[in-house]
Amino acid sequence: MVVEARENGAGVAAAAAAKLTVKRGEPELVAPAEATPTGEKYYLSNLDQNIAVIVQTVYCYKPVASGGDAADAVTVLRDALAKVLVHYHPLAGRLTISAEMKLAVELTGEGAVFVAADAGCDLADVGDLTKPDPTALGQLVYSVPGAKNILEMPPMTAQVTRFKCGGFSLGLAMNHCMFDGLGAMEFVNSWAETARGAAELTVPPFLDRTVLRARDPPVISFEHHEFEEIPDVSDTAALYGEQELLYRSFCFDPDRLERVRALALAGAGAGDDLLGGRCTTFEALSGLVWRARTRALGLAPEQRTKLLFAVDGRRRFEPPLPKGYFGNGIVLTNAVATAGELLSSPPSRAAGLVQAAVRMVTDEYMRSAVDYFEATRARPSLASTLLITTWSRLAFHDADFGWGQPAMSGPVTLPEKEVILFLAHGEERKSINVLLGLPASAMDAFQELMDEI
Ligand SMILES: COc1cc(/C=C/C(=O)SCCNC(=O)CCNC(=O)[C@H](O)C(C)(C)COP(=O)(O)OP(=O)(O)OC[C@H]2O[C@@H](n3cnc4c(N)ncnc43)[C@H](O)[C@@H]2OP(=O)(O)O)ccc1O
Repeated sequence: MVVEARENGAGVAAAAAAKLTVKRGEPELVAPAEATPTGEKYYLSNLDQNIAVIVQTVYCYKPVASGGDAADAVTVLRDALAKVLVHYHPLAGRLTISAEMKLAVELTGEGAVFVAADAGCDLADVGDLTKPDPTALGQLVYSVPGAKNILEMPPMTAQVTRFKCGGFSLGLAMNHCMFDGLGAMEFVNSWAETARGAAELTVPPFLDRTVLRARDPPVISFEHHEFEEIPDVSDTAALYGEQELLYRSFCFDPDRLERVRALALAGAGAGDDLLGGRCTTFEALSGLVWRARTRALGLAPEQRTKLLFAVDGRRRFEPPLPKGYFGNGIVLTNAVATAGELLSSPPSRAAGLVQAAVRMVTDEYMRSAVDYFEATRARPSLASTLLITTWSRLAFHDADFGWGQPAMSGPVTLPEKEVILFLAHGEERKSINVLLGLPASAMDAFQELMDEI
């Protein structure tokens, strides 16, 4: 299946946006239900500093024949939020800059921002959450008006929107510096089980992020190309400037994923492809899309192109991070190749580079990345880069607040034009939806390459 949306509200996106009108009530502050530590600063690690962007997600719940209706959902979710914030109390604080000039949380205890809203349509009119549609879906998430930077935004806002059919949606805007995908999922699922009446959390958060403090003095033992600014010798800036950005989502069902893996393995071992005789779905699919995007954008053979992706470091740290680690336990890893190298070798080369990038992530690599930030305060560069973010194993679909699992859940938008998102899809969530944006002509070329699989 291919779905398409155009920026600036045209096409499918506009159809959904036109139907969806949302009236918000007054935002309120939901503070922790019990006293929590206040008056101090909460330490955020160097892994939290790198990715201080707001991630907006939406979860949609159909009306249920028995049990509470959407009006109850506002009360249930608001009360459960107050209770879960006792455990996750830094989310009730506000971002600030510490004496070491890093992001930290001022433990003010003032609360998360919560808004109840009403939609003038049925949930079915929201459309398809497998593609980003900021115009329509953005109405289901609350952004603080007039906030000029992340210091003026609360770490999280929640909007519960009641639909005419009796269903509701939960829209979240959460700062990535507070948690990564796994941490966010554990928070949402803790909130959901609290709403269902659980007295204790299955996975209580582990709050102390100082376990990821930098070494003194910092030791940089890797090249860390993630920070390298690669010149755009192919002038893709002109292409992006001239053409409309199209978003499409490409579904890979299990059969198609096996074909992608077989392609990656065909010819493996013949040359210097690094692939150790086997590869995972992620490695094969990432290699495929990196190559296809390189070809579709018409990159010059000498253009160096960088692939970045997050690796969950929780079990790779020595010792592993404690269960329930609240903050970012992910590290960006990278592979760099010229367009000519990627396109003139068999697909096994790209998959092999991805595999090598996964294997590079050891305890020493991650400590080196932490120390790199300590020494340089540099942020990863997206110049001439593809950033793959994989949510395919994040169990957001489990978030049951008492109304069953969400009928749909997903991101509101892709954060940057360089980002490709892998999302779980379909029966037993065994398919992967690849979501991306490209200039119109490049998207057509990318589409052709995907049609060949
Ligand atoms: C702030 O509010 C938010 C934030 C967010 C979202 C934020 C983010 O995006 S943070 C980044 C999220 N992504 C990750 O953390 C990536 C996690 N994945 C990894 O780290 C992977 O190891 C990898 C580096 C991507 C590589 O994956 P892969 O090559 O597949 O290797 P393995 O994972 O080792 O798997 C190999 C093999 O094992 C089997 N397997 C492993 N795990 C599972 C599983 N969970 N289920 C089933 N099977 C598994 C499997 O057989 C694999 O082999 P295949 O051949 O089948 O692939 C969002 C929302 C907010 O509000």
